[in-house]
Amino acid sequence: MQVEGLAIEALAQQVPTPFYCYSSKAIASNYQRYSDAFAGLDSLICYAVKANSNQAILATLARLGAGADTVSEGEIRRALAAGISADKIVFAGVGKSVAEIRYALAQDILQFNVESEPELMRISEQAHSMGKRARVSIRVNPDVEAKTHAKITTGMAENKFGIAIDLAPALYKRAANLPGIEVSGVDVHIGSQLTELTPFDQAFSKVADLVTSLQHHGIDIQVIDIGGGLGINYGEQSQEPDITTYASFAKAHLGHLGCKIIVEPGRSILGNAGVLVSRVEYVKTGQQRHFLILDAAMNDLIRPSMYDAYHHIVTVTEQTQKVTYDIVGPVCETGDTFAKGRTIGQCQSGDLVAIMGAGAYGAVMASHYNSRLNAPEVLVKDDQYSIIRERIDYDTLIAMDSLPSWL
Ligand SMILES: Cc1ncc(COP(=O)(O)O)c(C=O)c1O
Ligand SMILES: N[C@@H](CCCC[NH3+])C(=O)O
Repeated sequence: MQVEGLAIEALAQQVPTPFYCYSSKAIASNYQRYSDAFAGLDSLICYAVKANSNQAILATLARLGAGADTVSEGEIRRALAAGISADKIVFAGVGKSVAEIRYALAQDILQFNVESEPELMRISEQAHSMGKRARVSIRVNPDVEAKTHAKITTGMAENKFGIAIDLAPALYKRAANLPGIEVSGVDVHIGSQLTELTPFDQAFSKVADLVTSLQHHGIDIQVIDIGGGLGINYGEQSQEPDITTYASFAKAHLGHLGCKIIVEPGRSILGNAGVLVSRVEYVKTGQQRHFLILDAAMNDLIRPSMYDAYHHIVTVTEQTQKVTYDIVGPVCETGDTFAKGRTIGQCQSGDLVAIMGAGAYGAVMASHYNSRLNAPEVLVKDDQYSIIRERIDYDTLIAMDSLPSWL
């Protein structure tokens, strides 16, 4: 198995497993698919930093021209540090603190995606006190069923995100008269890992109606941020959701409104550009099943434990003999399971496996649970590689804590 010009087997002789490995070429080509699909619209691709916020990844995307969708001061700082200019940074999130708002205002970011009325008031007060005007888009919740996992659905009435689309006109009217506020657009994001495209169609149609009505009432809407959420094929479907169809919905509903379109993809840029490489520690034959016990665990990649997410898992060297295993990690939780009853090539202790589709929401969601060291991250370009995040050592791990004076 190769990542660009490098054999994983050879890489694993240099970098101890488990480690994340990303392909620069795959990231660039996924980004290019967005540029191509949205060509013809005045658009900006603001990569969702939360999917993978490594500086090297952000710098790769910055050089391709990407902006950034952020949800915290930390993400804004990461984006700026990687060379994404403030005028390409949007800031969403339901709990923006005063300090975060002031930081974003001081940097003069492109816009705030506002998620509630109290947040709008807070931004107004802070901007006014700093002698600034905050550009805002209100994130509307269109109440459409995203048909994805309940934990990553964001655009239904019961979800904490955005404000009900029916209440938006009144809030826009209010926003237009607030000090320190410049209404710039409308924002929508209905969820993540959407593999059916009709929910986007429905949401964009509702947003188009809203924008038309706001413009009719004299509110100057210049930007429509359509969020992210396009799903990827983790290996259990026959095909990937079609990005051209997705973009065609945006064009059909929103193209004639004279607005700049912002799109915030995360997973669909990074997801299939990365794998988690792991070594088999033990093959254990239990009473009822065979277990493949890896050196990677839920603390490295939590998606299977958290969402019962499917990730394709393959042996790095092709094996003709197939065996059905429960593929698990060493953490002391039954939920530390990557796959149950999965048939893959026969393995022995020391063999390498690759957990596919791990480039997004992998390393960023990792923890040190069970006092495990982090899986390092490696970026490949052609036949070169670079360790873009090191594995810390045990002394550093322990030194993160400090003792109170009374001990
Ligand atoms: C506001 C916002 N924008 C963009 C994204 C990126 O989503 P995805 O990685 O599914 O493209 C998310 C995550 O769901 C989000 O919350
Ligand atoms: N972390 C989630 C997606 C949440 C997207 C962020 N709004 C995942 O791994 O699929």
